Amino acid sequence: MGQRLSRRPDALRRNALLLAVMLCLWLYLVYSCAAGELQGLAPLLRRAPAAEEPSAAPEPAGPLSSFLNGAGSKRLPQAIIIGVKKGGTRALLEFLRVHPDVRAVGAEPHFFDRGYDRGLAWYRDLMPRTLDGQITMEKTPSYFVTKEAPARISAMSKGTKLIVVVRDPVTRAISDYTQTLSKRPDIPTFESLTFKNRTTGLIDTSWSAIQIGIYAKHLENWLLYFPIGQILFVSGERLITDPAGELGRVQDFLGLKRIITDKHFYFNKTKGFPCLKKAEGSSKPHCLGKTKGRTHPNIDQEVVQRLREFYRPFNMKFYQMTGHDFGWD
Ligand SMILES: Nc1ncnc2c1ncn2[C@@H]1O[C@H](COP(=O)(O)OS(=O)(=O)O)[C@@H](OP(=O)(O)O)[C@H]1O
Repeated sequence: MGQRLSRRPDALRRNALLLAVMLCLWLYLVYSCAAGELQGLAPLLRRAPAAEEPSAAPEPAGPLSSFLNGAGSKRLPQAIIIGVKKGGTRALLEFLRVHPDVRAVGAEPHFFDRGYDRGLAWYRDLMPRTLDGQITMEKTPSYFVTKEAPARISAMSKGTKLIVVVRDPVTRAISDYTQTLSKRPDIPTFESLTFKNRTTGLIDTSWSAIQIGIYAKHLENWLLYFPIGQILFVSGERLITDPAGELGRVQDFLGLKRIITDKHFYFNKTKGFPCLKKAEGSSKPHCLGKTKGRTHPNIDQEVVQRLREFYRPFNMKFYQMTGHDFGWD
């Protein structure tokens, strides 16, 4: 009896030790996973793919994901997709997020245009946590045409890498108009908004749908603060016809291993666009939503022609500045 009693503390101690070892092992597993060492568990760390027009609120994460995402730290973005509106910026960001070394905010932060007064700490807090070696990114297409944006981004970091997805300015203008029309069906026709005076053929350059497409003019503003080599121009057209090719250029520019390749895409005939075979953090195919790849209204071909003439000299200047012919004519 006395012997049994004296053995009990030993058993207790052994059990406690066993429990401690198991706890340590569990913590080690969690840490290894967070550090990206256990590739198979890595998807648990990642958030669900962003909704196609995400709200400004951070995306919800499961309890395990939230816990694991506690690893790493929030950093200001090292690379930003600054434009252009309706260029294909959402497609580019969604494709890039497949890369294990890219972490991006799903929503458009609009910090350097509308939210600058909130300060850099607010902006940093919007960012996802990243581990060493991962790149933090965001996309806000309106930055490209915001006068103050280049100086503000340069003040954050002169080394920020900038990406601009550009698209034929005429198609871009029609896409922009189609978006507005979907929200306000009673707006005037594209044709009437295009001209200041239809008889003289004078284009209304104060209409934002037209203004945004004068890429050369906006680019001049960026070149006051950033060397051209720090800006990558992605072709919105090629992003549709050869997404892997454009993603290859982007990965090189960001100094990333070329992980996103042809294998990641398939062409969805119903959607009429390339889609991901597996979205980030999921094993399911993923196409962008209904607001990406809308059917455009038919526009009077004479007006389209007039717009082509209008944009031609600006396009030529843009090709010269970027050293790249985008073939829009
Ligand atoms: N893979 C894929 N799937 C769907 N859509 C694609 C894709 N790649 C590029 N695009 C083109 O992206 C256009 C929308 O551009 P943005 O995402 O930059 O628009 S926005 O500024 O964020 O509103 C959108 O314009 P519209 O066709 O006018 O809707 C598409 O043409």
